[in-house]
Amino acid sequence: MSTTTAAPTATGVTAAEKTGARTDEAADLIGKARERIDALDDRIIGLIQERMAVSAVVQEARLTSGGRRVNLSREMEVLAHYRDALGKPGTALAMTMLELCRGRI
Ligand SMILES: C=C(O[C@@H]1C=C(C(=O)O)C=C[C@H]1O)C(=O)O
Repeated sequence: MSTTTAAPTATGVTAAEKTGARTDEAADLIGKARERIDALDDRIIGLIQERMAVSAVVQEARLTSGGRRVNLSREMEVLAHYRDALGKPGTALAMTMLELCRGRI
């Protein structure tokens, strides 16, 4: 196991400080994995924005037809879908996503 060199990066921060790792190997692995995480987060944010746009189309159509913005029975299905896939935290995630898509109720 090698230890990290203390040489700061271009930003003046050492790899150990940036990643919390104690070896160069671990700092390198963490740096690469974080790049993948950042790319995944960009995709997830893009998908959420796409979902918000599709949800807005549904809500507008329902409002224009004389209905209400919110449909609670459908929201229960969405919540159950996330809970089944991700467990209890999935429900909280879905509730946040529904708030993003239709605002607070
Ligand atoms: C998009 C709809 O409208 C609203 C938004 C929902 C959503 O973003 O998933 C779900 C139910 C409704 O409160 C829908 O009814 O499908």
